[in-house]
Amino acid sequence: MKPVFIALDFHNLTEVKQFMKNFSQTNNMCVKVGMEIFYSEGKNIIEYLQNKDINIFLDLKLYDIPTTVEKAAYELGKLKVQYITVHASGGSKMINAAKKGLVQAAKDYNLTDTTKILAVTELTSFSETQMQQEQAVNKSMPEMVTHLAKIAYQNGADGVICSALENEMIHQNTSEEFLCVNPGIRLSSDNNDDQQRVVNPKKARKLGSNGIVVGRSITKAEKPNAAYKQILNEWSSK
Ligand SMILES: O=c1ccn([C@@H]2O[C@H](COP(=O)(O)O)[C@@H](O)[C@H]2O)c(=O)[nH]1
Repeated sequence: MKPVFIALDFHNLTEVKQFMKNFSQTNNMCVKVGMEIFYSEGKNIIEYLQNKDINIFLDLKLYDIPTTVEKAAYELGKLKVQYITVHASGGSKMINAAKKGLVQAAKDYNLTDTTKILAVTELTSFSETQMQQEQAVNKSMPEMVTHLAKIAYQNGADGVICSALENEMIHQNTSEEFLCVNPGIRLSSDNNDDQQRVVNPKKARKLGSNGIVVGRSITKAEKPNAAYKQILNEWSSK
């Protein structure tokens, strides 16, 4: 099944452990570890989740000169997580460097699976107007996101992070196998919070999503397990 990544946006491991108590079965679950929890707990959070056979998408959004990103990606590759993220706007050389770092880590540590790269296009918290004004971009949002996705595709990324609204255009301009993973997911009854390009799980699936990322709709729900089940149901319904 295509993954639903729960974004573990918590302050510390104690909070994560408390949250995990909501689920009777956690093996093969998919989660996203972001900056907040990784900066707080570092490798501890990775070890805790791997001991539970949970699949990890480590979302640190690397963005720096190519040499630095290559070395950082090498270190992250050693953690044996399934995915990491880089900013596509870091450019072709930077994305290639991230790939090189991950491939080298897999080689040096005899890893059977190389960590995959997802390149962040335009954050789902950005609207088209904000992008055009603040980044001085003269394109529509789908055009700009597809432009960045093509750079990522041509330079070793395995997929992108984008809104589900851009999936079709990206798949048409790259490959059907190129992963479009979508945050900015909300149930119809939810608050959008700081997200601008929002889609519900069912529509994301229809738009060709290869995986969704859901944070607050589950983590802040009164009954997280029920919210997770509702999202899985919507996600898998035709
Ligand atoms: O464009 C992006 C890239 C990453 N994110 C991350 O996804 C989750 C979304 O959380 P919600 O609570 O479901 O809004 C969060 O960890 C972001 O860092 C994103 O939203 N948009």
